[in-house]
Amino acid sequence: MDVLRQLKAFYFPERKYLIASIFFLMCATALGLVYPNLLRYLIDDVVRPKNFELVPQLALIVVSVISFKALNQFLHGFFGGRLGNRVAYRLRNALYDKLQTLSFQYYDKAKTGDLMSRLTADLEAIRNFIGFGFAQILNMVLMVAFGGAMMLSIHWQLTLITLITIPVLAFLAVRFEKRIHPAFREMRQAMSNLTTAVQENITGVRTVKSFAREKHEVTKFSVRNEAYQKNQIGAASLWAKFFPAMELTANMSAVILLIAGGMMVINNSLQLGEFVAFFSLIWYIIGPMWGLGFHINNYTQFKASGERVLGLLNEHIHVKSADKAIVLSPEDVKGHVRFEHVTFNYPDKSAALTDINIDAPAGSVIGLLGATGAGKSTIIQLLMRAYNVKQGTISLDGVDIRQIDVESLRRQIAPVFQETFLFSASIRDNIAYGVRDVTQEEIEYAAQLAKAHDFIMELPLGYDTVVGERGMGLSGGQKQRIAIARALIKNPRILILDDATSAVDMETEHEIQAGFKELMAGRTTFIIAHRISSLRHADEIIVLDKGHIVQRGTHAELIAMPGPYRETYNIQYADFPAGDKNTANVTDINERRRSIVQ
Ligand SMILES: Nc1ncnc2c1ncn2[C@@H]1O[C@H](COP(=O)(O)OP(=O)(O)OP(=O)(O)O)[C@@H](O)[C@H]1O
Repeated sequence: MDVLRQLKAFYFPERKYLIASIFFLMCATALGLVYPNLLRYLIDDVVRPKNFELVPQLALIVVSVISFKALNQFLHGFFGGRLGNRVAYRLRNALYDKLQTLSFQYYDKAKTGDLMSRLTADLEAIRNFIGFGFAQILNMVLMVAFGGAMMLSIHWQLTLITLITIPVLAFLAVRFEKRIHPAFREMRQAMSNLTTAVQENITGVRTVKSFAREKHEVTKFSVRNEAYQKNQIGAASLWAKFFPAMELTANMSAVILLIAGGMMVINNSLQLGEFVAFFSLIWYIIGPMWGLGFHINNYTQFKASGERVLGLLNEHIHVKSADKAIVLSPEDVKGHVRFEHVTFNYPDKSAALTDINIDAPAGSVIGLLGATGAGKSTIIQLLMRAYNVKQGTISLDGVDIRQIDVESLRRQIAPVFQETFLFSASIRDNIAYGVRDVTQEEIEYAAQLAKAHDFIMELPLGYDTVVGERGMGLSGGQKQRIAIARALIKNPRILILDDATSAVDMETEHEIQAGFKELMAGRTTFIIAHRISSLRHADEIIVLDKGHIVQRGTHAELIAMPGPYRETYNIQYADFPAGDKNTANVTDINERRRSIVQ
């Protein structure tokens, strides 16, 4: 019931459909109760007194009742369907909205397959129950109440004798519910594990095939498949025991009625017509009891699914805008970024950054260098408020970013990540992703700056080329260049290049950077790179090691002092004679490399 209460916001606005669906079902049920009475009338008032002239009239009434009942059943289905689908629609939208607001911290642990199964299979179970199951349970209660009342009005003693098995039926049903609910919960989880395995396998199919791990994947899948099968078999055997037990108990009522009622008819304390009507009415009570298992099944599936859907809806949002957060107006943002004594650790991990201080005046270029895992990307993640800083402060133009509306903060920043994600859409749409109302000229200009225009034009459909899921069909460097164009078109105050040119050759990287210079004049840029050539023009280069800043300064300053920067430089420029190193530029290096290869 708690699940039902918590989902109220989704079905309550559709209550007119709920009421209509219940009303028509009740009408259909009430009309069903006319049959036993017609039967009683037919036997006691028509057949026995031989009033056969009433038969056509009676037949006409039966046809009308049947037709009217069918119409009511249709309307119940119609409104029930509307209700279920509208509730599912609302829930689907709410879940999708929630997925957009959940923070990076949630996605660090989330499993795509599990989320997909919540949005599909679990929603389906909710749709079924809210649309039909709920009305049917109510109908069941009404059938029992109406049928019982009618039986009591005919012969109360016989009613009590006949319905002696009802408490047993109710007991069996409740016991069954207690055991089947955990089974369903496990089944839903097992299903989500299966979906996760399939989803990961399809996403990582290239890795699987390259490492010839198909057999391992098949085994991994069969283990989960077996777990799911076991859950299904467990639930099926519970059903297998429940149904015969229910049927046996329910039929006992019919047997008791035949004995007790038959004796009453023989003793003339009950009319034959009443006895036949009674026999017909008893199914009004036994029938729903029989269906109790089905309804319980429906309800428990709904409950298990509802818990999973609510679990997602109630998920904590780690990063959200404060009340009365400042909404930045782009024309006023200058882009002065400061990190002051920032120390940060990911949940359940040791510090990824310790006492970080950075002052990036508006328009400056900050280079970040360091071994893998040194904390470079974490600095960027914190600036974008992917995670909340608990120790120290990060400010933009003197305002703590925790006081700035998250969306408006992120609108000022355009990141290009090491791993490029492209949507399965046209190249044009991928480039224009972060902006609204953009012209083809602007798209092409950004692509030219990112050195992507030429290769796009060589594709048969040019900017209309639809890239496969995650950019399949393009090379790593081509994907990166599209991602750079996507960032540039946003015209941001702060540009972040997180190893953004790692997949393009040095010459292209140099050309792209020349384009940046033109566009980024007056904007703050953070460049994370492993190549010194990408950073050497930065206003300040920060060298990180295990989350600590170990060196900082300009290229010239850092090269002049012993330390990790000079070591990296020496390794990367090892091909050059000592005198050339300081003057070598990217083109020189490429030419030198080419001559070595030749
Ligand atoms: N989402 C995360 N959850 C938990 N720990 C993380 C997460 N991201 C990074 N870390 C950890 O934080 C530390 C710093 O990682 P970070 O990604 O900032 O390094 P990096 O310098 O950018 O490395 P690379 O050059 O390989 O990208 C590492 O120890 C890493 O394992």
